[in-house]
Amino acid sequence: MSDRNQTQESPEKKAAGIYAASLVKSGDKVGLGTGSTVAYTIKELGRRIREEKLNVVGVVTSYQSEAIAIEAGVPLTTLAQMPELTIAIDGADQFDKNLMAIKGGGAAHTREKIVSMSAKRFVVVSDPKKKADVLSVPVPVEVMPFGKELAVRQLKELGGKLVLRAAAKKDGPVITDNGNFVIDCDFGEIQNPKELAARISQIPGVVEHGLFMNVDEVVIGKSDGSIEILKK
Ligand SMILES: O=C[C@H](O)[C@H](O)[C@H](O)COP(=O)(O)O
Repeated sequence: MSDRNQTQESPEKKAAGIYAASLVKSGDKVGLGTGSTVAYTIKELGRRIREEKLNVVGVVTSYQSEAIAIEAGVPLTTLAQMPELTIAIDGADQFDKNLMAIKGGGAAHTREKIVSMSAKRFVVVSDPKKKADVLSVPVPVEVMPFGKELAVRQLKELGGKLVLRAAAKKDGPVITDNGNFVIDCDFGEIQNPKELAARISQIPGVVEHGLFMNVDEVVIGKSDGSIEILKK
């Protein structure tokens, strides 16, 4: 799971994030993910817009990425105006060799899934620690408050150990950018992520889960500034 309180620079995340910005071409409509890794991408896009006159528009996935994009000078649009994106770039909390990923450590996975699935190409940016043989970090599930009790019961029936995500500087639960709760569901080692994803999606009141099956490539940054690319 990513360290959300990380304030230090990460050379691995920086290498991945900056490389991913080089995949963007003039004219692209770019999905901008959320988190500390893609923050490097957004800032680098801002630099390219200023210095290279790159002509792009972004669609953000959270208030956080909106603020970073505005600060960086990346022009923004919406899916209502640009429903089909050229590329989406985002971080992840864990991924495996089949490029299945778990996202939502920042509670942004619902918008991230909508934006990434609106893009022709979905690139994940990561540090090496997030690669796993088998997915095993808790799966974030965004749930409508009205449906929490039923969702808890049914997620437990699927074998999850559940924690209602608590807010850091507010009493009570995290409230997502969409006004919902997040339940972190620990299923241990997930042998069949596709089946689990389908079963979670059937629960009434579940808005979206953090299992992603649409990653096209993962850019892994290394501490020496180099990168490795995994593709499907
Ligand atoms: O909800 C948040 C996202 O899915 C992030 O992309 C993910 O948690 C990775 O974040 P970071 O790049 O900060 O490790």
